[in-house]
Amino acid sequence: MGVSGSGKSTVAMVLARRLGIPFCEGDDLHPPANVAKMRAGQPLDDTDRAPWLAALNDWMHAHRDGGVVSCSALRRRYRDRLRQGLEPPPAFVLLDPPRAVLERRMAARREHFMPASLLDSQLATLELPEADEHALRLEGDGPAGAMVKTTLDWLAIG
Ligand SMILES: Nc1ncnc2c1ncn2[C@@H]1O[C@H](COP(=O)(O)OP(=O)(O)OP(=O)(O)O)[C@@H](O)[C@H]1O
Ligand SMILES: O=C(O)[C@H](O)[C@@H](O)[C@H](O)[C@H](O)CO
Repeated sequence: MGVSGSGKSTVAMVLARRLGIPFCEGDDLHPPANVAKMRAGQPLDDTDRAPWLAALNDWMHAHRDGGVVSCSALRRRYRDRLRQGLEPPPAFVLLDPPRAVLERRMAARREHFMPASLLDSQLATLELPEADEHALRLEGDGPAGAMVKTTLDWLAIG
């Protein structure tokens, strides 16, 4: 989890490969209208995100044996939706690089639908995981491999 440009896809993909389990790129499950809205520079709202979170929760139910999902999961209520019906609940890893790093990464991307102008709303929407959530917060600006190692150690399955 994390705002746009935080490195979710990069880290999640490496983590899934290391664990030999399926990876779901959360962005691929957005309804086309959501992608169009972001491309037009408009932030998504709770209503826009509802069908997307439902689809991700479906994927997680279908991969109860193990899977890794990249999803912004910015608000507590979104994470509650993602956890719905899953026991044990999924672990979350927040990638939280400094703003300057996010800006640099977003500015460097050419082919991506997400404009850098949406970074403010992404950061304003982010609610940090609370104590009762099974969540790890990483600075998010080191090498992806090191973050995967820290995650595996935290999960105690490395
Ligand atoms: N640890 C890292 N160190 C340096 N660059 C990184 C790192 N992680 C990701 N990047 C680069 O930053 C950009 C954003 O990464 P990535 O697509 O993984 O983020 P994301 O959170 O999935 O973003 P979005 O949700 O907007 O697609 C990419 O160009 C990627 O190559
Ligand atoms: O909840 C959201 O606003 C969205 O998921 C965004 O975070 C983007 O999909 C993603 O980060 C791609 O840039």
